[in-house]
Amino acid sequence: MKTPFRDRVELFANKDVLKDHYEPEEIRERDEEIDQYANALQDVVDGWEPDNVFVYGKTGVGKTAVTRYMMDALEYEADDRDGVDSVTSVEVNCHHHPSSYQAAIALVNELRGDTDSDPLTTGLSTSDVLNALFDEIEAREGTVLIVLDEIDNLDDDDMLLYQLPRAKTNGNIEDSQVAVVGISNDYTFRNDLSPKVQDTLCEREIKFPPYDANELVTILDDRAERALSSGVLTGGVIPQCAALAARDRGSARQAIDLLRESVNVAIEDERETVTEDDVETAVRRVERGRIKDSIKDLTTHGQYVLLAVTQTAIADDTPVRAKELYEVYADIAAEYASDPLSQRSVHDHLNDLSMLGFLRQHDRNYGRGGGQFFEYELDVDATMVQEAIADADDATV
Ligand SMILES: Nc1ncnc2c1ncn2[C@@H]1O[C@H](COP(=O)(O)OP(=O)(O)OP(=O)(O)O)[C@@H](O)[C@H]1O
Repeated sequence: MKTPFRDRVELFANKDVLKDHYEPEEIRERDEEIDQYANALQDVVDGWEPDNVFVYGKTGVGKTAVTRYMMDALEYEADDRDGVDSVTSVEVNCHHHPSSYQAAIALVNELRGDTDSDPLTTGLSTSDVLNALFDEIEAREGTVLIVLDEIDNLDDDDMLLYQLPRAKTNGNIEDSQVAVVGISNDYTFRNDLSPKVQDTLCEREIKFPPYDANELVTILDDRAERALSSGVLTGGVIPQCAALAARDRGSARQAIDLLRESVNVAIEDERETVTEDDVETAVRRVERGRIKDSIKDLTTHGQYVLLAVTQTAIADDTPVRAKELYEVYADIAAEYASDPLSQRSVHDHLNDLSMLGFLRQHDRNYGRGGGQFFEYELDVDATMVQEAIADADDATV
């Protein structure tokens, strides 16, 4: 039988090494941040109650990878030293558990994961869930580090962030100690916390800057060596992936995605080496994937507003004022049999789309009589947006 599958091309030695969830054997180019982290958590291995830590930096700059490495190192070190209490770390991603209540349930269930206890279900009162969490922490009779990744998604209240650091002072736990490690892409989250929570959660702050091209080359060299068969990459591929990612967001994730996608391009072409042309093709694919993912996260009307700017850009009528855009938007909403939102809401959507990197906002000030207003233009490729919205069509629009 003839099937659509290609013969296997042996470019990957271990494809998993280029997947996002892969935990690197070694952390590269983050010595300074690791030192700061070690200083912040030194008290744990010295037998004192640890400080809480707030880690921030843009997406893909190694916050999660370094935190996991630090937690492993801490657990290892505490095991290795005489007279030091055991260390348990537990990680929850607040993107998937966006309220204090949900995050607390997830933490209890993570902690119960390696015991015989049944998982908690929803329907319990907040104080029952919190008490279950204190019980789990107390049962460890040691130091428990609670890692809250993407902590800025905790959108309801500060309950968990207020209660956890005070658990010992308030007598909720006695034989254990607890510290919170909060990780965020968004520094403004810190400033929006109530002063009491800010003081405790941000006792130690560690900033992760974007990577430069040289640092990304080191990270990619390391990954490529483990992921790919030898001789697969031609000379310029890694520097090119590194330079493109450094110029854009300085994200290791973006650089690794580019490398993986470049290899895929060569494999689909049934070639045995990857070239710089493959990187060019990969850039468009990765960008399209990124746009598609972010578009999926927009509300339906957010997508209509983006489509309105896109159509205006294709007609070569951008930068455009919100007022002029409104009619295009209203027509699109009508096409989808949806009542248009108010002008004010469309303004808010334009603002959000600018913050998310879809649009560029220009502040026009024509002085007395001319007025002050914003104009918008597309900051991503129009064709890519159209393709992505067409793909998302079935699911959302
Ligand atoms: N210094 C590094 N050495 C090796 N690999 C790294 C390094 N920094 C990041 N990576 C890899 O890059 C990818 C993204 O890193 P990570 O998830 O830690 O970023 P992040 O800052 O937590 O991003 P986000 O805020 O989006 O979660 C992962 O695959 C990670 O293994």
